[in-house]
Amino acid sequence: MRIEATGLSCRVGDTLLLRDVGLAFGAGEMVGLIGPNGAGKTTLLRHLAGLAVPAAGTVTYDGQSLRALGRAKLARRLAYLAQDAEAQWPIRVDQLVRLGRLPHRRPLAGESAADLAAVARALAATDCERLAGRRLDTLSGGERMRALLARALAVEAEMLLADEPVAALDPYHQLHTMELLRDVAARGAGVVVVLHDLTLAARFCDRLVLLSGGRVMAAGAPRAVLSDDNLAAAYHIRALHGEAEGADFTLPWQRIDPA
Ligand SMILES: Nc1ncnc2c1ncn2[C@@H]1O[C@H](COP(=O)(O)OP(=O)(O)OP(=O)(O)O)[C@@H](O)[C@H]1O
Repeated sequence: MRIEATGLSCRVGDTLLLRDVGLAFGAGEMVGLIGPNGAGKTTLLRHLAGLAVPAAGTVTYDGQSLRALGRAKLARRLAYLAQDAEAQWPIRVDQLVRLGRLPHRRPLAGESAADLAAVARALAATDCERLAGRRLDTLSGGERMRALLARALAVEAEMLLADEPVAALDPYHQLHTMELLRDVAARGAGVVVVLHDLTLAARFCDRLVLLSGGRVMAAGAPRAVLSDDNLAAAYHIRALHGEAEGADFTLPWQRIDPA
């Protein structure tokens, strides 16, 4: 599925949270959405997921508006992992992940073998099998994030929008999750992932979009987007750049005094 945002603006009161954003996200690619705190990443992702109504501009899904496509169809085709997903319910992890199959089920119909297989795949892929019988509100922050990612993966959607899925994870599970998202893209789905870790963004994403102050400051190949000028302007930092094992890496190194 191709998601296209055109002239997208979002306003709260007098404040513009997104300003004239034009972007497209396609099948089979993994795009990292980066930018400093408050840049508008979550706001943009929510608009792409059809969860917010823009003040101006449009979001289309293979050329169709949400109204034309319908929420039920979008729920089968697009999975969204929220940044601060509510996790206080006393729901078991396996039950949570099974909720990911709801968009595929007919009203009152039971789970099919395909639903159960998708749930098993999502639990295994996120290293959550041993957590399946645990209650969500008893998990650690990182375990909870993996369980919520499993729910999103269980949708087996054409497009996955994930808001900071690695922020709470230990290094092993950060790498594991990034590899997992790459696998999702390799199997033909589109992935848009919000990241603060520029090292992971540079290494794993096909493309990066750098937001700052609600605008797209840069978009394209990671190396070009993570230029010294862009990092200084958007984050007020200097980074070290290098190459290891045939891949580029970027390591945030020093603050630059904004004055
Ligand atoms: N309902 C609202 N009322 C006022 N301001 C809002 C509202 N929702 C979001 N904002 C502001 O809009 C800006 C963008 O928020 P958003 O959550 O999209 O940023 P972000 O790039 O995802 O940030 P972070 O990296 O901190 O998660 C922030 O300054 C936030 O305070």
